Amino acid sequence: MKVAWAGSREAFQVSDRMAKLVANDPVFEKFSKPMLGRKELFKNTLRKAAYAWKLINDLRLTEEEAKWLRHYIDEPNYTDLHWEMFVPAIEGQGTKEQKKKWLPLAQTMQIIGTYAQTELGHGSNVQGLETTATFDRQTDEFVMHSPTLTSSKWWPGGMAKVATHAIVYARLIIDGLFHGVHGFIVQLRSLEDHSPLPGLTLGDIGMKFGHGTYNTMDNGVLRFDHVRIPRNQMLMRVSQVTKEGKYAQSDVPRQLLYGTMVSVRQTIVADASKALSRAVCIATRYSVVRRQFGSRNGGPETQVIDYKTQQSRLFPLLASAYAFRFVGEWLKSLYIDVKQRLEANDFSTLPETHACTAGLKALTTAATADGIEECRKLCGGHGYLISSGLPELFAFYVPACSYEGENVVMMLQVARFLVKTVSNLGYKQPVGTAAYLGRVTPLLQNNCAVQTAEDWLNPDAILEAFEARAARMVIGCGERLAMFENPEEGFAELSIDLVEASLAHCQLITVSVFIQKLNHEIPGNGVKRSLEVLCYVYALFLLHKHQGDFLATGYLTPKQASLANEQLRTLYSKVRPNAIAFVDSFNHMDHYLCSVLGRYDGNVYPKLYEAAWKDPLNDSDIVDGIQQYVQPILKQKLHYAKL
Ligand SMILES: CCC/C=C/C(=O)SCCNC(=O)CCNC(=O)[C@H](O)C(C)(C)COP(=O)([O-])OP(=O)([O-])OC[C@H]1O[C@@H](n2cnc3c(N)ncnc32)[C@H](O)[C@@H]1OP(=O)([O-])[O-]
Ligand SMILES: Cc1cc2nc3c(=O)[nH]c(=O)nc-3n(C[C@H](O)[C@H](O)[C@H](O)COP(=O)(O)OP(=O)(O)OC[C@H]3O[C@@H](n4cnc5c(N)ncnc54)[C@H](O)[C@@H]3O)c2cc1C
Repeated sequence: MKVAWAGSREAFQVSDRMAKLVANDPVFEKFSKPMLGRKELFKNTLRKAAYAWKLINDLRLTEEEAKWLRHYIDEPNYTDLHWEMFVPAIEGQGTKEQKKKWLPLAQTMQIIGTYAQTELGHGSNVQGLETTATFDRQTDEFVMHSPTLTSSKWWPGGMAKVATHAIVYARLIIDGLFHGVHGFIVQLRSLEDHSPLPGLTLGDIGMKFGHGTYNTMDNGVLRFDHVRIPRNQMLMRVSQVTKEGKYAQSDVPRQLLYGTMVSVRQTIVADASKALSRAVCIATRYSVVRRQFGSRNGGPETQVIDYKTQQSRLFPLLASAYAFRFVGEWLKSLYIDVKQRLEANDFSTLPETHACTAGLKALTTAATADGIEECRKLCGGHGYLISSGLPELFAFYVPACSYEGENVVMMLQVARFLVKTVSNLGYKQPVGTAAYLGRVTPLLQNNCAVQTAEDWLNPDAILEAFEARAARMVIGCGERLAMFENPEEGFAELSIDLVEASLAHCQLITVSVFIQKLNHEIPGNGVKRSLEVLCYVYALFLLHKHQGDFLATGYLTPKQASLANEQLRTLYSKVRPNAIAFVDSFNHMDHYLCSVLGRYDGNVYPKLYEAAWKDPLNDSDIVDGIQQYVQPILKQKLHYAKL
């Protein structure tokens, strides 16, 4: 199962080696993080990042190994933006010459980059950005300027204190004419003494949610006061500006300007399973240790995992972790394919890849953030302790619902893709993830054939149910949209339904990828049978949760919906004996989990007790402030005391 989770034996070995390397090195200790102040926390992260870079070089780690190493260090820091956004932006949007100049510098970290797109006033609406890049023909330069307070760059990770360079998105202006938003490579700091270059105001935007997690990152604010950069620092694969000030567009579609976001959204989907599996591992192990009620004749109480209600909250999350792992793997291969095509100037699959990355990013991050919080509740009161590992994990994870495309905004992008696909149905056969929309007639006419709970244990029945629900919702939206004279007004008016239809489409993708995975790629029959159970749990849980959709579209009868729920209950009993094996298969080390409740050895209570004593408040019996503020209250006799 560990191999099935990792994707291959080799992938397992690489991640396992890196997990152990991090767990066994005292430099990467992280239990004390929540006790550190902001400055110490930040410096501590800089120290770890420097040490990690040394390890990467000394041990000559491959790119894949380096990624896992950074992942297991488990602290957001400037290198995330450098490797995940700055380098891909140059790779995707730079010309050959630009790549030749900048990539070697970035790949050897002689420069450190960030991605400065979002501003105080605009994040989702990229075309609304206000920073200007005005071409000056006399000097062959662009003048970067922040004309308003709301044009201040706001959020870029690593920018406040570390990054030496940034890809800055700004409105290109030539001779007073606006030519859209473009990316520019801008040096921010001196490579000698790290001080901000003249004309730049740089700072940190302040503390963020959850003390010890995202505050390791220096998210920054940046303002330009007429800062000049050479013309050749505009990323010019998509559009070019000549030294005469002529603006030209190549054959490459403008949408490629958004290409870096496609790349990162794909990695965010892959990462969702890591975060969710971590929470599920903690909650499952603890649910086996924890006992409440049910003792008879002095015997042991019931393990809370044996309560059906606990199973109905926990096991769908376990199944979702596996579903997200497989859909992340699938999306990665889709992305690798599109990347190769884009390099060869084939842009045909970009719209579908954009819809898949945007939609699956929204689906997986929302479910993971909610799932982590549910796992915290599944651990009862102890889940609220920092030492459970869950509050910090939630605080670290939850911004994924906002960054890299706010989730609702992303679902609306999927909706645009679906509406376009439906309106083209007469003359363009949909392919890939939208292929089912090419079979609308049977999907709209045929209803579900399930007659018994057992009938739901059939991938074809499940797939058809999800296809019919999505097709009916998408077509329904298309029909209602057609009634509006102005399509944009219609889109705005129907946006709630459109987001729901997009979610149905994305859930169909996750369910069908899980089923495909079982059909083709699982080593070993025992593993395959166990994963089949999880696949059914995932699908039938979604069906139960969204049964309103399945019923309202008329595909299911209430009886069939209740049979699905009956089957789901039976499936929970099949998951129970393997629950611990399923979570052990994630291969998460105790160091990575950073949770007393999720310890591999189950030794929860003594370690919880021990952890409490490490709190600084327990350094002495009488702490600072008691004499000054509490003792006087005890000693004074005030009038009010009689009341
Ligand atoms: C990890 C932690 C660090 C975090 C970092 C960050 O957060 S960094 C900051 C992260 N910030 C964000 O994530 C900001 C989120 N906001 C956005 O991405 C955009 O502003 C927008 C997509 C919402 C709207 O765009 P818009 O105003 O231009 O309007 P429009 O909807 O009309 O689209 C026009 C056309 O482009 C197409 N297309 C769109 N995107 C893509 C794409 N990625 N690829 C390919 N294509 C794409 C779209 O399909 C349409 O095609 P059509 O129909 O003409 O053939
Ligand atoms: C931890 C963190 C790290 C970040 N790192 C970076 C970084 O490195 N570089 C960078 O450039 N940016 C970064 N960002 C910024 C991030 O990308 C944006 O915050 C994100 O894209 C969301 O945009 P917004 O803040 O403008 O949200 P808004 O768009 O203002 O969202 C507010 C609300 O409005 C709704 N809404 C907006 N538009 C629509 C619409 N058209 N229809 C319906 N509803 C709508 C949204 O659904 C949401 O509910 C980071 C953010 C965070 C939290």
